[in-house]
Amino acid sequence: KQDMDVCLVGRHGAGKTSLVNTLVHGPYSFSEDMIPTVGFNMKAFTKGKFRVRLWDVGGQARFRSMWERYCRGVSVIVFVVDAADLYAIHAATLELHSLLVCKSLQGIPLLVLGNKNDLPGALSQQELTSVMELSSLSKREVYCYSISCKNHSNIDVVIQFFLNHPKFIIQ
Ligand SMILES: Nc1nc2c(ncn2[C@@H]2O[C@H](COP(=O)(O)OP(=O)(O)OP(=O)(O)O)[C@@H](O)[C@H]2O)c(=O)[nH]1
Ligand SMILES: [Mg+2]
Repeated sequence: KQDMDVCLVGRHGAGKTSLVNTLVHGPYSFSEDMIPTVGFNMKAFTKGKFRVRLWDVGGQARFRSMWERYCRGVSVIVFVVDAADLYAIHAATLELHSLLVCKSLQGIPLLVLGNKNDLPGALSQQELTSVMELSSLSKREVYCYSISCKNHSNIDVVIQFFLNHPKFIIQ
C-alpha cells in the first residue's frame, strides 16, 4: 500500500473526529455524543492502493498552536468548519489565514469542508468560499465542499479528493 498523510484542523466542535470516524468506520459510526480531542489522534483507512493516514488535531484554543506542526509535509490539509455556526466561521477564517502564512505549509493543497450541511442555515459551498475569503489564498490548490457526517453527504467526494492528491511535491 502507498501511504499518504492528511491533517484535519479547525475549531473545536466542527466535526473533525466525526469525519475521521465516518471515513474509517463508515456512515453508522456517527454519534451526537463526542468527546473533544485532547492533543491528537491518528486513524487510517485503505482505499485501492492507498492507505490514508488521518491526523486529527484538537481544535480547542490550547491545541491550535500544534496545527502547523501536524500539517507539515502532509499531502492535503483539511480545514473543517461548522457551516451552521456563523460566529465560529468568522473566527475560523482568521485562524485559517494565519495558519497558511506559515512558510512550512507553502503550496500544500487545502480542502475546506463546511460540515453539518444537514442543519438549517448551514452556509453553502459558494457562501463559505466568499465568507472565508478562499479566493485570496493563492499559490496552492484550494477546494471547498459542503458535507454532513451525520447524513453521510459528500463523503465520497472527500475520499476521491484524497486519492487524487497522493503526494504533495515541493516545487
Ligand atoms: N448535525 C450535525 N452534527 C455533527 C456533524 N458532524 C459532527 N457533528 C456534531 O458536532 C459535535 C462535535 O463533533 P466532533 O467530531 O467531536 O468535533 P471536533 O472537530 O473533533 O472537535 P474537537 O475534537 O474539540 O476539536 C458532536 O456533537 C457531533 O455529533 C454533522 O454533520 N451534522
Ligand atoms: Mg475531535
